[in-house]
Amino acid sequence: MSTVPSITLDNGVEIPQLGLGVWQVEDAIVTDVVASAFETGYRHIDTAAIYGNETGVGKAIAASGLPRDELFITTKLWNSEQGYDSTLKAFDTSLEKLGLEYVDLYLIHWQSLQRDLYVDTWKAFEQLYADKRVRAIGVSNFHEPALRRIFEETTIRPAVNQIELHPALPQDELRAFNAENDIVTEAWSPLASGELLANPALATIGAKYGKSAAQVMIRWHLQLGNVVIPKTVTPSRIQENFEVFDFRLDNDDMAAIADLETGVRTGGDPDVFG
Ligand SMILES: NC(=O)C1=CN([C@@H]2O[C@H](COP(=O)(O)OP(=O)(O)OC[C@H]3O[C@@H](n4cnc5c(N)ncnc54)[C@H](OP(=O)(O)O)[C@@H]3O)[C@@H](O)[C@H]2O)C=CC1
Ligand SMILES: O=C1CO[C@H](CO)[C@@H](O)[C@@H]1O
Repeated sequence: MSTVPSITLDNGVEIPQLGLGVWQVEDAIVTDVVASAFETGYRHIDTAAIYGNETGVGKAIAASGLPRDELFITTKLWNSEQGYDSTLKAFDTSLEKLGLEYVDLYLIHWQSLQRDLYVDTWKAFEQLYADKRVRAIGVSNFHEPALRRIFEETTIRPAVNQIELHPALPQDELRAFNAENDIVTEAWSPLASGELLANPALATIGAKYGKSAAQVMIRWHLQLGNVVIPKTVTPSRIQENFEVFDFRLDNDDMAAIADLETGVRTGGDPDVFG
């Protein structure tokens, strides 16, 4: 079984660089999917309150028998719950559904500019961190101006910014800004939600190593230093997406993948959505 490398967050907490995303995995089946991932060797699961499957994820954790400190569990605060008090309440609900005493990473799901509550929300995150109910706090779908406001008006900097990122949307500028500020970049929809799986350039690169387009994309993320959380409900793909530690893309491969940039998003634009 491969050992997944980890990245050290700015507070010293280690995050496994590869995890399983569980958006659009129904609560009724997520328990089996997460169990299959644990069996394969995954220890990092990315869920969110809005995914409606924290209960099922919690069941898989409880049934796994794995030591809690070997797992890395992320969940996220949904937009409608932003604000200081509602954040603390929503966190309690997530923790109860997951059946956990703490989560490893709690994220503000979207900057939600229209609500303009993210600074108050972040202060509640700081409280949860001080109370040791989360090992690390971060954001998702935040652009530079909102990050700068957090830096200026609060005490703790986000450890992670989880953003849409894949070969069509490599996010070079935001990745660089994150890195300059010791924020780890986590890639959501790392396979472009499935849209790049039939890309011929990725297939050609994969053929050199006996790997699939999905494996090439996951490897690209790992080599860029992203945390990557591909989603699949299919056991053979759970395994396939884990077999990415026995090859290395060369500079020509990385350049060919850089050519796939189109700037097209599969999800919402953080400056508009949320
Ligand atoms: N913070 C945020 O706002 C967001 C966070 N996310 C997070 O990112 C995770 C991943 O993003 P997501 O949008 O789900 O999409 P991904 O980019 O991970 O792609 C998932 C799709 O690719 C398919 N797939 C996965 N592996 C393979 C493979 N080896 N071969 C062929 N097909 C494959 C899956 O099919 P199948 O399942 O049928 O096997 C599914 O259709 C989410 O689950 C969630 O945790 C996602 C969106 C927004
Ligand atoms: O993580 C995500 C997937 O689900 C949500 C919608 O239901 C998205 O908004 C979000 O970005």
